[in-house]
Formats: sequence, structure tokens, C-alpha cells
Amino acid sequence: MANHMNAAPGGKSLLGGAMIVAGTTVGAGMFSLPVVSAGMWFSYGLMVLLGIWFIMLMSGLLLLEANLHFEPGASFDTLTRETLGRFWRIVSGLSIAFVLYILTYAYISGGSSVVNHSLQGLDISLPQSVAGLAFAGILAGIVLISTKAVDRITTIMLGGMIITFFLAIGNLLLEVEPSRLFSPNGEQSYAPYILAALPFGLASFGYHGNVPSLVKYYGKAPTTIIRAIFIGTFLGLIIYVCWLIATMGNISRTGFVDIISQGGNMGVLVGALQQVMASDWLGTMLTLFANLAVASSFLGVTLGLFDYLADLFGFDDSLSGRAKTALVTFVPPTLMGVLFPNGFLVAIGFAALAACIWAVIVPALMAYKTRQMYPDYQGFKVPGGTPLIILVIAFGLVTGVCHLLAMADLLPVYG
Ligand SMILES: N[C@@H](Cc1ccccc1)C(=O)O
Repeated sequence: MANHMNAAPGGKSLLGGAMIVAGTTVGAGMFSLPVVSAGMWFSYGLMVLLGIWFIMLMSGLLLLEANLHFEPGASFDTLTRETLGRFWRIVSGLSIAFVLYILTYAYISGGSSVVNHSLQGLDISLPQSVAGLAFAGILAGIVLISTKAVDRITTIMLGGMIITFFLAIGNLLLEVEPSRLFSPNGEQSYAPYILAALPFGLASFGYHGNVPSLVKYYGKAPTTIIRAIFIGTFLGLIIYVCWLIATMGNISRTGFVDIISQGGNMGVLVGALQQVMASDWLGTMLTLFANLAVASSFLGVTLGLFDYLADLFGFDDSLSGRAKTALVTFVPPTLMGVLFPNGFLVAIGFAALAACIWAVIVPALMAYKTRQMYPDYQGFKVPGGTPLIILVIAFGLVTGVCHLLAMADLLPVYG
């Protein structure tokens, strides 16, 4: 092995795992962040991102701790059944299915919005519902072909995302006006807007479905998996911070009111950024980045949903079996996307609500339970004891409540 630093048991590289985590973490949630953070603006936004990153890292590690008591390959379903029992197994199963479905819808809504925005650049105008249908149809075709097809195409997309991100965001970062970040215009009230933004931050740092897969992939190698989770989520944090600087340093706080009034969908935000970019070419890179980001998340999430539903309904891997699975996977969210093309932000908010349960509260409960079941366990334990577990659960509860209150119009929302 040439590179001992990266060597994990079985010769699997640490980088691969870190990329899986980063790839799941960085997705459409990112495009909601500047829009929902416009009220609290940059300084609070930065603190919120840091705090949520820490909590989501801890909940992922608590999930890992619980997972390590089982044989590699044990799924979320097995973990909840064996540690928390029937009730939590059902609650967490339902919330995972819900997250996958609602994210698929969010990606179709966001995807149709950027595809439409891209086509406008070519002087083609389509109804957004048709763009959504085309976006979902093409990508669903890839999932239908095979897992391998998804794997290959996402790898190519990730490469494209890295290149276009640095070209477009690098340029935006150079053009940042610091006064925009630290003394924004608009009404001088910030802190009250923090609460309604929390769920979006939580959704943006969601990756927890990957933890059992990492245990399966690396085996019981906690050090490597901890590093992969840390590096992957930290990369997400850096990308989000750059993204906040790039957007808030170039669009004024009052400018966001306009974006929000147009629904806050991905294409609107990208369009607003494009107007301040130095060249058309860089604007094209930004649009390309947005297309790739939402398409790769779509592939990752729908592949998970596809396998989950195939297993649930017992559809086999033959062509007709896959076709049936594809129908239940793609038809409901695509229909929603055609009927309600601009529900992007609402969908990310609901994904967060379900993620509060299975990606935050359930992992903390499972770690608590396994510590009681195996008091003499000598393996990996997340530091911080019960207080840390309580902190993670409290954060999940507060965020869930914030989402419900915001839905009921009981929290201040900017714009
Ligand atoms: N973090 C993902 C969404 C996600 C949430 C929960 C689990 C998995 C993925 C995104 O920003 O698009």
C-alpha cells in the first residue's frame, strides 16, 4: 500500500468514505441556506451553521456507536428493532421513507427551476411542469438501468461539481463586499429569524443513512469511519460557509426579499447571483454547478428510495420488477412536482422535520440504550456521556418544534 495514511482495513481508502458522506451532505439543502438565513444574516448564520454541524456530527457518531454493537450490514431497521423496539422501529422507518420521498419531490421542484433557468439562457421557455417532467424522467431512467449506472454518472457529476464550484464560487468570493456581510441593510432585527432557519440547517447536514453503509463497507473500524464522517461533514461545513459568503457578500439583504417573494426556488437564487457575476461564462458555470448538484443528490436519494421500496414490496431485480419499483419510486413525487412546481423550500422544511426524528433523536436514544444494554462495552464511545445525548435530543426537539411553529405562522419569517 503506497499511502499508509489513507489505508483502512481491507485497503479501502478513507477518502472514498469521506466522499460518500460529503456527497450526501451537500445537496439541494445548500440552496435553501442563503434564502432562509437572509433574516438572521451572516454572523448569526455562521454561528448556526457551526452549531448544527457539531450536533449533526455528534448524532452521526452516536449512530455509529450503536451500529458497532451489531454485525456489519445491519440496517437502520435492525438497529431500531433490536435496541428501541417496535414503536421506534415503525416511527423511524416511516420518517426515513418520508424524507426520501419528500427530498425526491424537492429535487424535482428545484431541478425544474434550474433547468428552466438554464433553458432561458438558450432562449427556450418551457412551462416549469414540463421541465420537471423532463428532469425527473431522464434521471429516473438512469436509476432504472442499474446501480452501477448511477455510481458511474454520480462520479462524473461530482468531478464536474468540484470544477464548476471553484470557478463560479471562487469568482463570487473575490467580488465579496465585506460591508454587505457585516453591516447589512434592511430592517435592523436579526436574532428572531434564527429559529425558523434551524430546520433548513439541519436538513443540509443530513447524511445519516450512510452510517450503516459505512460500517458495512469498512467493517468494524471505528477510527476510519469516525475520520470519514468528520472529514465529509467538515467539507460540507466549509462549502456552506463559502456559499454564505459568496451569496450574502454579493446580494444585499433587501435583495433577498425579492428572491423570497418569488418563492425562493433554486433558479431564482441562481438568476440573482448571475446578475452580479463578471462574465456570462462564469454565470454559466454557476448554473451548471446548480444543475449538477441537484441532479447528483436526486440520483443518490432516489437510489436509496428505490432499494428501500423494492425491499418493502418484495419486487425483484428483473426488468419487470425494476419497472414496478420505478413506478412507486418516481410517479408520486413527479406528479407532485408537476402539480406544485414551487414547493422546494416547503419540502426541505418537512424533510428536516422527519430528519429530526431519525437522524438526531433516534441515534441518541439508541446510543443511550446500547450503553445500558452493554455496560462493560470497551469499544468506541462518543465522549460527553449522558449530557451530550441530552443535548442532541434537545436540539432535535427544538428544531422540530421550530418547524411546526413556522408552519403555523407563529415564528417570524423574513421577507
Ligand atoms: N443533506 C441533504 C439532504 C439529506 C437530509 C437527510 C438525509 C440525507 C440527505 C441535502 O442537503 O440535500
